[in-house]
Amino acid sequence: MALDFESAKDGDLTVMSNGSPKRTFKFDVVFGPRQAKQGDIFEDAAPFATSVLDGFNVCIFAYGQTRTGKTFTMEGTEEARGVNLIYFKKMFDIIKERQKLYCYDISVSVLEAYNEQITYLLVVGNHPGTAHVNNMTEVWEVLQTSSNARAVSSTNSNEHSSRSHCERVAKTEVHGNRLKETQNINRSLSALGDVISALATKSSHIPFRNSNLTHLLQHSLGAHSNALMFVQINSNENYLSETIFSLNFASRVRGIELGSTRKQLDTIELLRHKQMLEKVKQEVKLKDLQMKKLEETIHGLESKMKERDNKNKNLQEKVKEPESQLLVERKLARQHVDSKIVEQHQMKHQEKQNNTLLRLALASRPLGSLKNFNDPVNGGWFKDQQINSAKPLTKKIILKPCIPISTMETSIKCIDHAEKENNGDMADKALLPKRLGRPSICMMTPHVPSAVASRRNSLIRLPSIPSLTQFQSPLLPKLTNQFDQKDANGESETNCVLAQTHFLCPKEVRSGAKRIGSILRRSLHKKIQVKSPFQQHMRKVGVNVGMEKVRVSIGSRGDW
Ligand SMILES: Nc1ncnc2c1ncn2[C@@H]1O[C@H](COP(=O)(O)OP(=O)(O)OP(=O)(O)O)[C@@H](O)[C@H]1O
Repeated sequence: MALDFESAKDGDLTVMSNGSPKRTFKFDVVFGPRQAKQGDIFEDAAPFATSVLDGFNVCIFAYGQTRTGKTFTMEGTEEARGVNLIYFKKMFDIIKERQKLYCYDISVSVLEAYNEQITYLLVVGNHPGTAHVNNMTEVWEVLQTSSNARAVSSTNSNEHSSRSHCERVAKTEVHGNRLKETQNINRSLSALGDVISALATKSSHIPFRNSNLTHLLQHSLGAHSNALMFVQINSNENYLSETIFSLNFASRVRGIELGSTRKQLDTIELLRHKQMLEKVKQEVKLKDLQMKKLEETIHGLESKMKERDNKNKNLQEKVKEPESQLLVERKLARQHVDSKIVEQHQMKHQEKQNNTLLRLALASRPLGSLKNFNDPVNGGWFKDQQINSAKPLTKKIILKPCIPISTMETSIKCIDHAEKENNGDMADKALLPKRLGRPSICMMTPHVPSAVASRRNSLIRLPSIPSLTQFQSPLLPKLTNQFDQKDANGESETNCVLAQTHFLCPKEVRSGAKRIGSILRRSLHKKIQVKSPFQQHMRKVGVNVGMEKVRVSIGSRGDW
């Protein structure tokens, strides 16, 4: 019997007996003796490098009798690197391709299952187990260290054989401890065979704990794991039985389905989700930037609002002071206006009194005595006259027409003819037209009689000098309310300031009175506008403040 490697195609390996095929084993790939290089073998192992970087457990192991090339296949030599080194190189290449998306941390552990004992061949510090590697140089150093630590003992078949290899006890002629060692190796391999068989039949119980080796490989041979097994056989016909045993074991392992196809799809889906996650992260980052800009904008607006509020507060504080000043100025302005009005009234009153006194003096002295009018030493008028200020200057006044007036006095009481006729009390009153009109005012020397009233009946001497308060202007009703007073008998008494030298022609009196009334209305009925400094200031800044108006109505309410 022999193996027909020449006709091995598509993973079919046929056992020939006497020139005819006796049994055919089906595998994924069959590499004949001296036909394949290390790189060719690794091509089938390359996809597993991608799987492990996608997060799956991967188990690659070599199975076969001693001296069949397990160590050579997995580790190789310096000139021809084995699967492990090529596998690591493939992983680092993929990591470089994914460095923008992922960050990997690669660590290496080397264990030896010997005599049913697990020994860590790598020692890092005082802790055995794991070495972190970043490149192929570091991986090579780690594997060299573990290789040197391997428990290697000589056997008759292969003095450098590792004890993880399968041996036929009878052929190797081992004894004592070496026999015990060989039995343990076979136990581990048998337990591995049982686990493989249970996985192949999808048994509910997988006996991973029957040996340390299967216990160690539990996560690599379980569900959702990828496993690659190299079966090493010796083409020598002397080892044909061992070769058939290994081929049967490999056939059982090949029948195990770990669901690699579904996991590949999961890997694609995982990548798609990772890409979506990256896209969402970018969008979130963009949104964060926009939010940050909006927050900055809001912060700027808030700052401006605060600044405006502060300005408004400052303006309000500035306005408070002028407002209080305005109130004070209003009071002062009113007081000023009132004082001015009173002052004007007093001045007019004083002027009126002076004029009245002058007229009285002129009227009561003969013409020849005018020279001593203001001479109190040489018999002036005031010296001889007894002034009765308490007695009002009233009583009846008789004005005859066509008598020129010689004074500026404007207080004239007119008596209507009809009223005189209907009223007996007024019989003695002078007949004058109701409306005097514009009086012809001429400044002339007063016609002063040389004697007192006894010589001319038309002139009525004033009984006495009126009090000062009775000569206030009749144009100021409030201040001159003494005028038009009625006596106790209810008779109207006319406060007349006309001197006895006042004589009016009715026509002239009418026109003159009308003219005087017009002039006095315009001059006395005036409006006084007072502008305070604050108002002037507010007008300059564009604020319209109500004008302080003081209207002084001084007008005639009597008949003219
Ligand atoms: N494909 C190969 N090409 C060239 N040399 C090989 C090949 N396979 C194995 N050898 C050589 O055969 C010898 C034995 O191989 P190796 O040590 O790898 O066998 P093994 O299965 O690991 O042995 P053991 O189980 O006893 O450790 C080595 O010298 C190795 O170089």
